Amino acid sequence: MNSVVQHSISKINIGLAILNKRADGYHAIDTIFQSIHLGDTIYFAKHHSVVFSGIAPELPPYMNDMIPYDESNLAMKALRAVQNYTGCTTGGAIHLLKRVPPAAGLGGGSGDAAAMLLGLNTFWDLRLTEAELFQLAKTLGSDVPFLLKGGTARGTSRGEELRYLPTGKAHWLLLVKPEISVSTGAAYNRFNGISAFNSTTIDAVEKSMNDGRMDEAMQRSGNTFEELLFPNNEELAQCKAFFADRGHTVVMTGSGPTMAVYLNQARDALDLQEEIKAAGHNWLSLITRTHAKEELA
Ligand SMILES: C[C@](O)(CO)[C@H](O)COP(=O)(O)OP(=O)(O)OC[C@H]1O[C@@H](n2ccc(N)nc2=O)[C@H](O)[C@@H]1O
Ligand SMILES: Nc1ncnc2c1ncn2[C@@H]1O[C@H](COP(=O)(O)OP(=O)(O)OP(=O)(O)O)[C@@H](O)[C@H]1O
Repeated sequence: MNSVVQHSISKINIGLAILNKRADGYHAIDTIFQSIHLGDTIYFAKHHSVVFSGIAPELPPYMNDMIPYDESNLAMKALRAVQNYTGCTTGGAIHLLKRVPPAAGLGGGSGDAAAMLLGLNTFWDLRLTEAELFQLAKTLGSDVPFLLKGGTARGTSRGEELRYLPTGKAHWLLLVKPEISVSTGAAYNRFNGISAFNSTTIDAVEKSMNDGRMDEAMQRSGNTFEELLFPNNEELAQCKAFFADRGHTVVMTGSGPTMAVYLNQARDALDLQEEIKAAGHNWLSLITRTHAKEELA
């Protein structure tokens, strides 16, 4: 192919129970993944060697400073994994346009890794099967397998074991990220074996999702990371309460700190953005939508 454009997706977790710490250092979790439209774009163009660059013009400077456009970028790690697996020596000028806030609990870097796998498969005409892509994805991170396809799925083990659920209609969300960035590893390390949430919590979420009631699913959910992070981050609890106090259903996604606020209609987001501004909070907010069944590949 002369050129390829590959869009990535990101996710929210509707409920996340950390169950226990495993012998390999990872944590066994139980979660419901829901993919959302917010995503990055990777551009591939012919070039004699591999060159990689990136840019994030829509993100604030402090977030830009966090994103490396070098070998440590998860997208580049995905490219190296593909080269190792296939032995492919073709080049490419690859450019990553970032829109997903980093270290936000949205699986931004993981989505780029998944998009790199998919994009290279087309660009280099590798003909890797879905199973091969899934295996490669697993080696890159716990969230990467889900972000290959998206939709709605229950994730267990370290999050890579997926049972797909029916995806319903699209729902509008306002994603709100306080200026706190959370390292996933450090957040997991706070777990001391105790949580109010377990697989029964996630069973209830799954039931509501299967009934097509995402609002109810969010209300029934719980996230162990809220228990781990809120006591030391007053602003996080404050951020969640800001929306709950206004009658909105809100959950923290992944290891945080982003809050996903359920909206009955898209224009409610504009009112909320005005209120955030009026209250003097420097929270980044982005309007997005969950994927609907017919929008999935
Ligand atoms: C918080 C979530 O985003 C929820 O979907 C994921 O569990 C995190 O997935 P991820 O960012 O793809 O995580 P990885 O790149 O696999 O691991 C990052 C760090 O989190 C820890 N980690 C991750 C997943 C997991 N189930 N248990 C863990 O303890 C790992 O030890 C590692 O230090
Ligand atoms: N392509 C990438 N995009 C963003 N950050 C990246 C990327 N590659 C590596 N990183 C590094 O990974 C860190 C975590 O960013 P990422 O967006 O993956 O977090 P996250 O959305 O919280 O992930 P998760 O929800 O999977 O835990 C960043 O602070 C950055 O240093």
